[in-house]
Amino acid sequence: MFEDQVSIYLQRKNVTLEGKKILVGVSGGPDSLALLHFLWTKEEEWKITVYAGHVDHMFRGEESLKEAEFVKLFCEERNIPFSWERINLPEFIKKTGMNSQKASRECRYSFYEKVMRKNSVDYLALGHHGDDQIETILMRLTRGSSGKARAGIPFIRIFGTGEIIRPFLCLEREDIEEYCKIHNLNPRRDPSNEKETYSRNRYRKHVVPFLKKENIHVARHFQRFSEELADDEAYLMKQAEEKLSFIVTKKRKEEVVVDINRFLSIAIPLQRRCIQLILNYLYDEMPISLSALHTEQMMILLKSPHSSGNIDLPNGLKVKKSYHSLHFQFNFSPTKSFYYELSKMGELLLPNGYNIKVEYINGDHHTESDCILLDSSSISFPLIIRTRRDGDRIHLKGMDGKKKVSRIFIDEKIPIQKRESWPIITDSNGNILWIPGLKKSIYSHSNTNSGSNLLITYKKQ
Ligand SMILES: Nc1ncnc2c1ncn2[C@@H]1O[C@H](COP(=O)(O)OP(=O)(O)OP(=O)(O)O)[C@@H](O)[C@H]1O
Repeated sequence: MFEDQVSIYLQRKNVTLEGKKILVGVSGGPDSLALLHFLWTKEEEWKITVYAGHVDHMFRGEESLKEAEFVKLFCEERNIPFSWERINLPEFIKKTGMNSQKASRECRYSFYEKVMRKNSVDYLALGHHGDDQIETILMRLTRGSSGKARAGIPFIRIFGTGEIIRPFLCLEREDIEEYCKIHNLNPRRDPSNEKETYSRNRYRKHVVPFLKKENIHVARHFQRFSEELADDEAYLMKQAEEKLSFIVTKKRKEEVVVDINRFLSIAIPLQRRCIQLILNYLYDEMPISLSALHTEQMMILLKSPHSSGNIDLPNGLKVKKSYHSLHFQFNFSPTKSFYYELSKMGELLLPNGYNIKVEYINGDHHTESDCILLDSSSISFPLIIRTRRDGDRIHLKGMDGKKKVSRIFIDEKIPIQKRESWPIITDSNGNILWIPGLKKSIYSHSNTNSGSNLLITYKKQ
């Protein structure tokens, strides 16, 4: 029954796994463990190769390490290639300012991507199921999400060297628990799943059981709703994209201007989506969560009989109405940028509250991420400590050629406000020596140098 349901679901979704390499993201909990076990039992019949990947977020100390060891053993017993990574999540959260859920997700996905690339994996399979779908849709609607976010968890999406699939979306939590029991899987139980401080757990405990009592097919209905909404959304977004060049009169990196009369001449569902497309473009890869409320505010402004008005959006994006135009523009505070010169040893307190200390030392020093060791004889003074500029590039250690600093900020998930005040240290010729806390350049020494070295430290005051 269980097996048939999954096979039929995959067929209906036009996904053929034959001959494919599949990486399963395994937490050690019932859903992903059942998924790993299920796909492993299908290896021969479906001609697939299964890999397992686990991330230890180091959040619950020894407990999380035990989970990793449990998954490792489970894989060893079945000859499933296993990859894992320990990630210092508290450290990552401190650096990015993300909340813990988002941070652990970011870390997991970058790990999956690495493993997929290493093994040329076609599919990343995750253990989300029908109950997760109900919870996600309801949570997002309640929170005021817009666009395709309301369709919940997609069955398939492009990711890494292939695609993410969720073969268990057609199942319910009870089906999976039953499967674990039949196959004696003894999954690990995450105690945080019980905590009512997490909103998902409240939906799981109070809302989903109520809906299931109202209608035993609720999960199937939510899944169908999700798929139909995702299709409608994709179609409307495409239509909106085609209208965009008609309504936008100016489009630059940090500025967009809309012709209001043209905007109002298109269908309302496309108007909303055009606003979304413009915001996506402007916010680019910034970690911003916009709600349907923001779009609604803009719709009101556009339709109002007043010839002017303003809206302030996250990260300093200003929307200004002026007669027949609507201007979207970022308004970064100029006080955030800085420029200092340090001609010799000394200390400097930066506007972001961090302290830069430059000193000479002789011989060894163990370098952490908050300090760098440079060969003082090959550095031209004064050192310059400044905020980023367009076109900044750094020659990273162990890399051919230079990498754009703006790309590093994106890859490291540094929020846009922090990027504006993040220090960059260069020599007097403009060579970037260090992006403190993020990346060291080829000018950095390893720790066993004799002679006169320059040690720069970057620490919170
Ligand atoms: N630490 C982890 N390492 C690797 N993959 C993970 C990890 N945590 C979660 N995943 C993957 O992401 C999916 C969804 O994560 P979520 O935290 O919602 O899990 P869950 O509902 O508790 O499921 P499970 O019963 O598998 O723990 C999991 O089913 C699994 O495929």
